[in-house]
Amino acid sequence: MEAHAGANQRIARISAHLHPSNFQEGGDVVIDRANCRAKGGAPGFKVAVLGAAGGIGQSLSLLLRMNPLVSVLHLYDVVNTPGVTADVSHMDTGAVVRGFLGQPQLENALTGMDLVVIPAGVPRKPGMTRDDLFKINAGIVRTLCEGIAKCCPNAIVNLISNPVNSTVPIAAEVFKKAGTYDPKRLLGVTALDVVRANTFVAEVLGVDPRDVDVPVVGGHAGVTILPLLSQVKPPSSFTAEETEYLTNRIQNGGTEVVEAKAGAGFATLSMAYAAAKFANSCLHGLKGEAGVIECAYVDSQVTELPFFATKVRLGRAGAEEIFPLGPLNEYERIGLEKAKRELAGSIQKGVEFIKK
Ligand SMILES: NC(=O)c1ccc[n+]([C@@H]2O[C@H](COP(=O)([O-])OP(=O)(O)OC[C@H]3O[C@@H](n4cnc5c(N)ncnc54)[C@H](O)[C@@H]3O)[C@@H](O)[C@H]2O)c1
Ligand SMILES: O=C(O)C[C@H](O)C(=O)O
Repeated sequence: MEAHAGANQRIARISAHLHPSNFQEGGDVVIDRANCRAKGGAPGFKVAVLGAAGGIGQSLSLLLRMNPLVSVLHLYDVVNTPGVTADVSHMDTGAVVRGFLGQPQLENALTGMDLVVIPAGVPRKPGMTRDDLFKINAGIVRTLCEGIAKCCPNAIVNLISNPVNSTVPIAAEVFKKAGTYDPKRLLGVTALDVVRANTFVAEVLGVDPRDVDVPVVGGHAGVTILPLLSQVKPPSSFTAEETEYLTNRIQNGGTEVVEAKAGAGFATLSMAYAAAKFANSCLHGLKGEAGVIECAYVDSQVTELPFFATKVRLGRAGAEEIFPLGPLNEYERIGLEKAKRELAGSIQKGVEFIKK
């Protein structure tokens, strides 16, 4: 009889926690195994997704919940987190999932996190450039980074929100202002450019994309996306036409998806895949594994610019080593100059947004 009553109480507690009204009351923990008989929660890292209810955020949350290195997954957005959290929480994988809705719950979403992934913000529509998103996304990134500086200053940050070439300098300035800036921990996510480059190069070479590794340096917009085809692994040579075709396609991969979706969207699925892959590498680095290498847009001295994407080695402290560009051919040297000219303005714009 008593056991029965106990079980009923447990069930009532779980049901109460699952009720969407919990999100409106400032209570943060919504779907949590703490109320269940088996506590679950494998050892691992605590990861937050900010913008979790969006096109990228939902698929990314799904993929992160499948990652055995993630023990706690916090899903934060200004809309729709109750539904996304409920949905993702039904997956029979290890991580505890908690949802957070709206600015008053941002601090609870961030407290104690090891890794914060940010796909929050507006995406572009056909005809727009990534820079057209600056006005709205700059403010969103500032607010979220202020929260990170306050609640989890030691977390690794993966910044996806566009224009990445400017939002990363914005984040850096916010952290500098707060006195928490550690350049190794702030990573602009350019992984989608690498994923695209591997795919398109593999198509041309007629090989499996999983066997291809293309370094993509510079930034994440148009000519700032610079694939180094002379450094492709396995070593391959390309005709001038192939080089031109591949470089253009990699630089315009985002536009290709925006146009194909014809106003109904932008790259969300491939981005979620790329972000999950990149986050996984960050977690392997945090674990202390050796030889974890990815391209990322970081605080850098590889060129005269303060931020630049190159290969980095990920470790417990974040981007622990930043690799030089390596030998470039003439085509890449010209591309590099173009990339740097555009990047300089985007970086300046981001810095001024916080300093003004
Ligand atoms: N780095 C890259 O390679 C890359 C690739 C694809 C898209 N993006 C960028 O990622 C961003 C998101 O794209 P999407 O397709 O998921 O857009 P989306 O509109 O589908 O989702 C964005 C989400 O952000 C949320 N959001 C808005 N303001 C917020 C705030 N203040 N706090 C928390 N969440 C907030 C929205 O509610 C929405 O759920 C865009 O800026 C897009 O350009 C970057
Ligand atoms: O192109 C966009 O606006 C989204 C993203 O940056 C991409 O590369 O797909």
